[in-house]
Amino acid sequence: MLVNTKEMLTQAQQGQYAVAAFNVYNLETAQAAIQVSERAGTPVIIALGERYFPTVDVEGFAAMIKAMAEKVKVPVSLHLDHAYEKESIIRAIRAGFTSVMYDGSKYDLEQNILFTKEIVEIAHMAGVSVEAEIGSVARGAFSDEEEGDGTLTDPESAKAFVAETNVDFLAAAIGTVHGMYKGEPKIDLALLEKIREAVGIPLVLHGGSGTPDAVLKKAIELGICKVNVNTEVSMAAVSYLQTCIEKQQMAHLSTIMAEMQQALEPVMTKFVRLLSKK
Ligand SMILES: O=C(O)C[C@@H](O)[C@H](O)C(=O)COP(=O)(O)O
Ligand SMILES: [Zn+2]
Repeated sequence: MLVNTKEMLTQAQQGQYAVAAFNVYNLETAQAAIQVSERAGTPVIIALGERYFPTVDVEGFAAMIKAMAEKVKVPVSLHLDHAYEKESIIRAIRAGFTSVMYDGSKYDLEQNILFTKEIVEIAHMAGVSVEAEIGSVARGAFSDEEEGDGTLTDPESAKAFVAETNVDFLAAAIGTVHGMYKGEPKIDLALLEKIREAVGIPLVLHGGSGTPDAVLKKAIELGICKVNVNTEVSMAAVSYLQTCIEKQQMAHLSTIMAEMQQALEPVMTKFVRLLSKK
């Protein structure tokens, strides 16, 4: 069943676990995310980034996820990831997304508050929950996400931001990166603890890929309730496709797509198990 992401994350916060938010691009990635979660008995967030709007039938995509969600027992939510434009957010809300991320991280605190507040008012009127970001997540390897400058989240600013915007969950920049780490990950868990104490709402970790398991577990103990995962899943799928090309087999597309889906399921399963276990 399709549920509001806030409900899902409030339960995660109370139960001290996190929900995986998988970025999906097509039928196979969405099916894999929902099927591995159903098998593991864990809730799941299906995320679509605003930057894919030009090439995706957003309304058709939302209807597809809603139909898939109705067939499983685990809660599924549909999330708009990293949106910068109000128009995209309104489009997602109309299409039936159950949460949206407004990414105003490139603005100064005052402007970010102003823009985020407006989005929260619009989304809440429609019963849709909102994620926002302060500080900025840098980009590592194999990601095509926008480059962030890596500024860490200041707990006092986070406190003011949450109080003023009434946002439902907050992406905290604590040193994780979008994509794979180029060197040793330097993740500031002490800072995460301070942010959690300052804000009280569920926190989101962007840049799940490549983040060491032990760090993820500790981050969940310290308030992370949603972990975004993209690059590791993409790498598993692309690596399968590369192997197909190298073998130079003229396989049918239906076989390739089914096998690609199977190839990314172990990565997704690793995350859902890791995040849901205490
Ligand atoms: O790349 C995208 O379009 C979405 C990602 O930014 C997502 O929000 C995320 O944080 C995933 O991080 P990754 O697993 O390190 O790619
Ligand atoms: Zn992200």
